[in-house]
Amino acid sequence: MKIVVAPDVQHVAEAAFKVMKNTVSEKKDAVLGLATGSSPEGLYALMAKDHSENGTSYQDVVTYNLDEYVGLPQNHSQSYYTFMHEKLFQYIDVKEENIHIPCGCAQDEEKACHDYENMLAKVRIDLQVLGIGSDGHIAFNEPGTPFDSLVHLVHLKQQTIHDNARFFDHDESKVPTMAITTGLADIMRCRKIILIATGANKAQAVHDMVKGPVSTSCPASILQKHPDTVVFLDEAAASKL
Ligand SMILES: N[C@@H]1[C@@H](O)[C@H](O)[C@@H](COP(=O)(O)O)O[C@@H]1O
Repeated sequence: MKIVVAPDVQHVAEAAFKVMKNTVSEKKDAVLGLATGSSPEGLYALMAKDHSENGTSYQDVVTYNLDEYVGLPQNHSQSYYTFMHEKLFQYIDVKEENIHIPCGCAQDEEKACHDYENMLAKVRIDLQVLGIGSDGHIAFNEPGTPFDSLVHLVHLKQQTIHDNARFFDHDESKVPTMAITTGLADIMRCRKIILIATGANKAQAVHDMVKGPVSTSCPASILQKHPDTVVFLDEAAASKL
């Protein structure tokens, strides 16, 4: 696990963007794993700017998102489908048919998990973008999730509901209680991983991920065993290392 500490959020985004740009420049049909949340927003803004100014193309790129809330309609303002289109997809030339996001509104949720896993099993993600929850979760793999987990349904922990309430008028009762998420084994299969974390509220989780034992109590700690993970931090997120 390589650690890169940058002075602020913008420099973190720029450092992560360099890896993204290298990936899609070297491999036009790169398979990207994408994350939601505030952490990758700066990266996505730079991808959009670079596409508009330099014409970097995503025409043959295929994307797979990590997770989605269960029960929110696709067009809900806080669905991860909406997030990805608003923050990134509308600004680049990725083809709609090459975008994959777990379906949070399926009648049969177990089948939706199985179908997404089957799709993932057919590809190998070249570059996976990750954030980290303040409880050490990656995607929606909450503490206690087995390291061999595949795509599955999850009951969100109270801390995650509390953290994510800021996107739902600060009202915890509006935050969905369940999500569909790719598993830790799916994430570990990706060729390269970049994890972005900024802000003091991530410092403990970052410490546990980097310095703690590899333990399901901090799901992100499994990344210590991944052969090519780079963690991009601002000084606040790195303050406990
Ligand atoms: N499911 C997402 C994660 O993929 C994300 O990494 C994390 C951190 O979010 P943020 O970047 O907004 O702090 O929380 C959410 O719950």
